[in-house]
Amino acid sequence: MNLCRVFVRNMSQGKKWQPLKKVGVVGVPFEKGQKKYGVSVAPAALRSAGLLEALREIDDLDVKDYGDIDTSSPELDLHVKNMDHLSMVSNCNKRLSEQVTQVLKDDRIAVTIGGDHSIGVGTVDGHQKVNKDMILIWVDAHADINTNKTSDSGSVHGMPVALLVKEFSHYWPYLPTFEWQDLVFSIKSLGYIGLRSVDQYERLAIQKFNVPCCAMEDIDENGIKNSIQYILKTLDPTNSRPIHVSFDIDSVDALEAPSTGTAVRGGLTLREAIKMMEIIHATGRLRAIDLVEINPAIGNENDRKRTIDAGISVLKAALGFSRRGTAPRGVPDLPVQDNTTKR
Ligand SMILES: NC(=[NH2+])NCCC[C@H](N)C(=O)O
Repeated sequence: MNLCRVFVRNMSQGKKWQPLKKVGVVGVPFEKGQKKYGVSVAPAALRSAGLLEALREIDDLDVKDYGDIDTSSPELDLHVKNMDHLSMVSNCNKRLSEQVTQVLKDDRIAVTIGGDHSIGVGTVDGHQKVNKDMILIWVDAHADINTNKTSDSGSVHGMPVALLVKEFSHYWPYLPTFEWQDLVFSIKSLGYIGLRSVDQYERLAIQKFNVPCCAMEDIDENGIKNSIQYILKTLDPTNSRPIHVSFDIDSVDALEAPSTGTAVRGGLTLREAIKMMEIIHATGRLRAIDLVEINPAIGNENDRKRTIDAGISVLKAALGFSRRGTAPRGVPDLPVQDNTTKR
């Protein structure tokens, strides 16, 4: 083979991405972004279900636990109109952003376990400070792009995307305590997977900014592989940008992940979620992943266990676990059993 040609090809492809073999786990026991009790116990529940051990079983993966974020708030709890617990959300996200930045500077993939989805503000802010060119894949039944003027619930877990993107800055009133946030992330770097419960104004926002989006009907139509590849290619045609996945467990069908606060039926199968994560892992560009909205206080013991198992399986797939193990790809030649011979 002409080595020179190989060399030139590699050069022209630019930086060669390899999956990072080191991760840092950050827990965020925070639930003030929504109204139900229980999401804040998810980090403890995931840890006691063996999350860290499960990740450590992945070949060569170096797993460091950075512990939990302090979610307390020094000042009086502020509520801006139709926006609950503003200062608590803000303080928690400020600390989380700093921690995620630190994990990435330690050259580890930031694995954040929530907590409700309002914590996506801190994880993306922290990631963006290190990888300015990151793309964000929001995997969710909901678009979470309401402002306090369009939200029906007043819950901030339905607003993190609108808080993050710079194109929305003038849709917000002054938000006291949020001064720490670097408003630099562009909606042009955002894509959605799994949508099936999108509010009226959210739909308009997605259309106005032409956000690439694979709702459940698109996934039915095209399959999960084509869907995630479409999002990745649209956001980053040259395959050269770091990836942040913000994974809401309610993207998965309520039959497979029932313990969550705003479940919507007709979601991703667990296999689809795992397949999507395997594809993202294979890019070598995953640098941060959030797992949010597991609520162990919802449902019975079986629901709780199933939901936590689903969450752990998704993270494992994103970080390189393969059911294939080291076996060769494809269907192996199984020994043919001879049923005709009498023993
Ligand atoms: N991350 C979530 N579970 N979000 C649910 C949001 C539900 C609804 N769209 C709202 O704004 O209140």
